[in-house]
Amino acid sequence: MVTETYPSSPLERFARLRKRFPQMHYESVEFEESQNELKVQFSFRIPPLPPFRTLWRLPKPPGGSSVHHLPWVRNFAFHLGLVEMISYWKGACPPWIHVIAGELSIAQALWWRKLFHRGLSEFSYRNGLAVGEEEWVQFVCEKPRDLALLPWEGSRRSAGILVPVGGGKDSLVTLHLLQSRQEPIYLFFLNPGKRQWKIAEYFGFPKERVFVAHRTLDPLLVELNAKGWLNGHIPFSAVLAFASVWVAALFGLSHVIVSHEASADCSTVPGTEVNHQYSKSSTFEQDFRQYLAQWLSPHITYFSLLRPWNELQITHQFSHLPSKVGEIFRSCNARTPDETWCGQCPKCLFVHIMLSAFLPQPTCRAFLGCDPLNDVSLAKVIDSLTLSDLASPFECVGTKEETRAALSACIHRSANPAHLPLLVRRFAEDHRETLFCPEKIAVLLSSWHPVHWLPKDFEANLKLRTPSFEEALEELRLPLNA
Ligand SMILES: CC(=O)N[C@H]1[C@@H](OP(=O)(O)OP(=O)(O)OC[C@H]2O[C@@H](n3ccc(=O)[nH]c3=O)[C@H](O)[C@@H]2O)O[C@H](CO)[C@@H](O)[C@@H]1O[C@H](C)C(=O)N[C@@H](C)C(=O)N[C@@H](CCC(=O)O)C(=O)O
Ligand SMILES: Nc1ncnc2c1ncn2[C@@H]1O[C@H](COP(=O)(O)OP(=O)(O)OP(=O)(O)O)[C@@H](O)[C@H]1O
Repeated sequence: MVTETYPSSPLERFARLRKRFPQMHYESVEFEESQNELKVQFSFRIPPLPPFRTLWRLPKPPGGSSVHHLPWVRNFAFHLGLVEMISYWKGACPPWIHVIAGELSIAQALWWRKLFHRGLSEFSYRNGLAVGEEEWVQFVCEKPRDLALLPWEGSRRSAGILVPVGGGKDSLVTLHLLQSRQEPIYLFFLNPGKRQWKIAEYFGFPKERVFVAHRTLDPLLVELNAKGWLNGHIPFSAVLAFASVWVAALFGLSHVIVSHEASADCSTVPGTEVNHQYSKSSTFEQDFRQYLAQWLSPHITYFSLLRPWNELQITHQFSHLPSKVGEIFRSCNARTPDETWCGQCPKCLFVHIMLSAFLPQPTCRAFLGCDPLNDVSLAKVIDSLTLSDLASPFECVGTKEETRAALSACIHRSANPAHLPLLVRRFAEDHRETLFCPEKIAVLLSSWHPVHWLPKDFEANLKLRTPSFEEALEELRLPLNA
């Protein structure tokens, strides 16, 4: 076991760990199958340490025959293992990854190198590692393959849609927008909490329409983190992407629809490519769609329904949903008892600001169960959410422009400025010159981001839901009663 101590500087630890552990092996994928569940165990080893083992439990069609021997099922599994490997690789950043459990072509190896590099941009930045993509990691495969297409021969195919739901406002808006579709809709939950089940109940999804996967990380990772291995954020949405397309394939569904907005393209640190939300960006969506079509299945499409919209537009749509929805959603990622909003993190503050553009303060507070906009200890956080020269918080938050637009709307629509929350008043006093006029806010509310992969009929539906400039302006002129 690892008993040595590591230097306190992450850069020195990085150099030491890479030298001591130059290789990582993706060793195996093992299956165990029951009537309605597929258990998959991935083994990764960083010699001379014992292997890391990560376990996934995925649903499969009830009463179906055994699937784990099917080549396309094994291919999806192999790929889920590759994306899972990121969590373990980041601990020591071995410069070589030996892929033994499956085969990769040279083009695939390059694709994975890009994901390991760009997807860990926040990790690199926060640990002070400035390493180019080529130096970052090399994938080595014993038997490189040159297979143009591995056809998916799913047992059956339907026009069904799978929607991954995390429980925040974005996936709720997606579910709402999809309600009028003819195709059957299914939900995908990874390690769900109570709020995800409440969402299923609210939208009337019976258990058979909810596919649940469970993932258990190897506790050795946490042990090594405590001993000084490198740690940081991983591209979590990429893990969800590989898991959800596999579940879609197992159940013969044709679309996986995620809820990533235009704003996810914005870098977290101004002037760099460091992006906390890389795996929610349009770059990743495009790369993943190509990879899916070429190497996993040409029969499944993966796209974000909310890509043409910004955070302000999504929150605007959300604010028109029945208030019951406001009571069940939770965007805060902090671990709290009973899955409440922590009220202390940048995400809580950000969502409070966004809601304040469209809903009165008592409603915002009732939804969140806390009042971050009146918490003076968050004054610096509001600066990082709004001021262009500062880094944004490392969370899924909108752009500085969207946040300032929401604060401006809250101020313009206030019936009594003395009743504005403390941080809004302070912002107005300190940064009045950065506030937006209603016309500028209406431009954001009526905008359409052209880079998206919505099929034509989905695009037409979303366009119908996008307010015109005049409609947006009219709504912004309505005061919000305190
Ligand atoms: C819940 C959460 O936000 N966790 C992030 C947090 O980890 P924490 O130390 O608070 O505890 P655990 O999540 O229990 O993790 C224990 C250790 O295991 C490592 N780990 C965890 C999950 C994983 O997939 N890989 C891992 O290696 C982790 O490093 C811990 O040491 O801080 C971590 C470091 O910054 C984050 O990596 C944890 O984030 C999870 C991966 C996670 O599930 N996060 C999503 C809620 C999330 O961040 N979603 C993004 C979406 C954007 C994206 O795709 O990147 C978001 O909402 O911003
Ligand atoms: N545990 C999970 N299981 C399934 N899908 C998830 C899970 N966590 C996140 N997602 C999906 O990943 C995407 C990003 O999640 P994220 O939490 O950022 O957004 P959200 O929950 O939809 O809204 P918000 O921005 O308010 O948090 C969404 O498509 C979401 O549904």
